[in-house]
Amino acid sequence: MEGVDHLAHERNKSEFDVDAMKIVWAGSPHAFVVSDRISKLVASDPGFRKDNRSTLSRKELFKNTLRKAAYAWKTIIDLHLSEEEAAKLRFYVDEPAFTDVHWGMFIPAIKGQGTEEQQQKWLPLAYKMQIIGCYAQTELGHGSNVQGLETTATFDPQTDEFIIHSPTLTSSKWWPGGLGKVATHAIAYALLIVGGREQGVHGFIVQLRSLEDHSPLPGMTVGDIGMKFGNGAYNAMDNGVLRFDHVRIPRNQMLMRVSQVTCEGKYKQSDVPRQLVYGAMLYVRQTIVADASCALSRAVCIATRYSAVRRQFGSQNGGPETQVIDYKTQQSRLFPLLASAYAFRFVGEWLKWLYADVTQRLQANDFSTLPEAHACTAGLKSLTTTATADGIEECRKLCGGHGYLCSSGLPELFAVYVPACTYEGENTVLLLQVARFLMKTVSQLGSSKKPVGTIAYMTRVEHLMQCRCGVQRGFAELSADLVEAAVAHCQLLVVSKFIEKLQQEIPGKGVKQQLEVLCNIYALFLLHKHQGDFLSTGCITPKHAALANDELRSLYSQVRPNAIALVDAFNYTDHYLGSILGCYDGNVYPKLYEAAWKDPLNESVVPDGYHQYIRPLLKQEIRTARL
Ligand SMILES: CCCCCCCCCCCCCCCCCC(=O)SCCNC(=O)CCNC(=O)[C@H](O)C(C)(C)COP(=O)(O)OP(=O)(O)OC[C@H]1O[C@@H](n2cnc3c(N)ncnc32)[C@H](O)[C@@H]1OP(=O)(O)O
Ligand SMILES: Cc1cc2nc3c(=O)[nH]c(=O)nc-3n(C[C@H](O)[C@H](O)[C@H](O)COP(=O)(O)OP(=O)(O)OC[C@H]3O[C@@H](n4cnc5c(N)ncnc54)[C@H](O)[C@@H]3O)c2cc1C
Repeated sequence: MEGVDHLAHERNKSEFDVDAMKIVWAGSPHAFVVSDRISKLVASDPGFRKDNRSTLSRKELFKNTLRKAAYAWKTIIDLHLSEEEAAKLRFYVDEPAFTDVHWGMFIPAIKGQGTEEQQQKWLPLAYKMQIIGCYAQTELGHGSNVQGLETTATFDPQTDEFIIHSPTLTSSKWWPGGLGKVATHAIAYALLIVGGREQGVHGFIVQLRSLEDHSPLPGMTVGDIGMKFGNGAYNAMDNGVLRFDHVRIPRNQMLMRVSQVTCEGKYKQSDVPRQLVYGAMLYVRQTIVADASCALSRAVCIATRYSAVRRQFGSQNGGPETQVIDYKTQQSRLFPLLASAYAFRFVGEWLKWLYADVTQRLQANDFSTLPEAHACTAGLKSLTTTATADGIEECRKLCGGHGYLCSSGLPELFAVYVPACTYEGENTVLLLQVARFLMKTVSQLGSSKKPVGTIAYMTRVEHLMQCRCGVQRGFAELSADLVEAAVAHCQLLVVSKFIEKLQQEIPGKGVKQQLEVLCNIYALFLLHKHQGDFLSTGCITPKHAALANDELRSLYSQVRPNAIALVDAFNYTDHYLGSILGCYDGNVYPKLYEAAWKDPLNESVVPDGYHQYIRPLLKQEIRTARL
């Protein structure tokens, strides 16, 4: 029935002020108003329709993405949207596109690594989209090992230029989003060679394509790297391949905040640490953590609403069957994910603060917190993306068979999301960075350098001081264990930031109580999942483990009446969710039935190919049977 809210009885059960929770989720009343307005604007504009995405061919999909990006830009200009509103609009358009990398990496790289002069020249062009940029770091042969990149940038003092060159097949740039077909410029990373000496990897602004007819400039071979995982999904993005054949660029197109090359061919290093070359990655990893809560909450919203609609077994005297959300097994899989979505939201908020703080310090030439910021962004990026990718897949399973339909929204969400475990730092490689930071801290425990901030707790763990290991080749040999320690450290961060959030004043009837329940679920679920580690290290007793499990069951019962309201608090439009199973009114079955008939395969009753393949087959069978 059109217009009836099939989940109204669920919404009536809730014990807290959903509108107040929406503000907590958004981060502030202002953020809520902006997000609410822009999401509705996108949802109501047919120009941003996306329900046919999975049926388009790659070429159609790509062209449609170009159209949407141009239309989004026109909307931003016509409505005079602020930077914040424009970012929200791109978010709710919900399609991977070259614009993500232009705004998310190209511009931040120039801001972080460019001199003031370079910023003044390039940023206005980029802000107006008069140039479109990509971030060309990874090569066919090397992604994680940035120092292993093979592209060279050799300074030629005669012409005051750099010669950018790809000396081997494996030095071809490979993967950069937007590079394949769209970008006019790249920040290309290359090994700097000055006066015959190698000076490490640096970033260079390189024009790729003509601003008149979009043809590649001389010396560039550029194209798309081909289809990626999942139909639709990330294939809207033109990840590219690029080879340089002795391409010349002016000297002032090397990003020179960290180090400079003079016209005489002298290499000079500023006071700022070399690690700032990696600054753009710090920024993007922080935004990826914030995005993890969006992707996970989206999947959880779909699975929770559908679990309240779906009924299987348990009918008493001809009455309705049991809602699957009432099964304890369903709750024990779903509610920890709901709690994780909130936990990641709050740790993402905190990380944003940490990033703003370190940026401010860097501007004042205070580099003391950079290692900690690197460890936090790298570790939390790894932890939250792994948990979110796994969580989306679990939500698909929680929706049974219908979760496998594209119209559930979950297959595409998974396909789009899962590369987050690889890009911007492969997740295990990033955990090794955290482990290295932790080991460095442990090795300094006896010294006058006291650990502060997120590692201050280490001074309280006395046995760390006595830690000695007899294994040869220490770090490498124990790296699998060290990665586990890094995960545990990051989990501690997530839990402690959730607890800190609860120490703040949180207005709204019952809001704080709901968040306390979710926080306890998050922490106790971890304890339950890793009880073997806790028991074997003597941190808890078997009695504690049993108590934690009992408590979890009780917490799930407390969440149950509030589950639908807790996902309503994400304030997602049906357009953004892109899921029949997760639609707000819960009217799932008629919508699923209707959608099936819209599939291109159902355009004719007898399929194309019948006369060519099915009929001859059937006739042959008849003949065989008669013989
Ligand atoms: C349903 C539809 C839905 C639609 C949704 C639509 C939205 C979706 C769209 C999403 C778009 C997202 C776009 C994604 C773009 C991906 C872009 C990339 O991947 S770009 C490519 C990304 N590529 C990668 O991420 C590559 C990963 N690899 C790396 O980052 C590095 O090579 C390394 C860190 C692993 C090693 O570094 P290396 O130098 O070899 O070795 P060392 O270990 O010796 O480190 C030396 C010192 O540096 C320190 N330090 C290190 N890093 C940092 C840092 N960032 N800062 C500060 N410091 C740092 C480190 O601590 C150490 O310090 P110390 O101990 O000496 O004091
Ligand atoms: C969708 C997508 C978009 C991308 N966009 C961009 C972009 O815009 N710009 C760009 O420059 N790049 C981009 N990339 C590339 C991406 O950043 C790299 O793929 C990523 O950094 C991983 O590097 P890799 O491919 O070299 O993996 P590898 O390092 O080859 O990983 C392979 C395996 O080796 C393991 N491994 C590697 N090193 C170690 C080690 N030291 N110790 C233990 N194990 C190790 C890893 O854990 C992994 O299991 C993108 C990638 C994808 C998938």
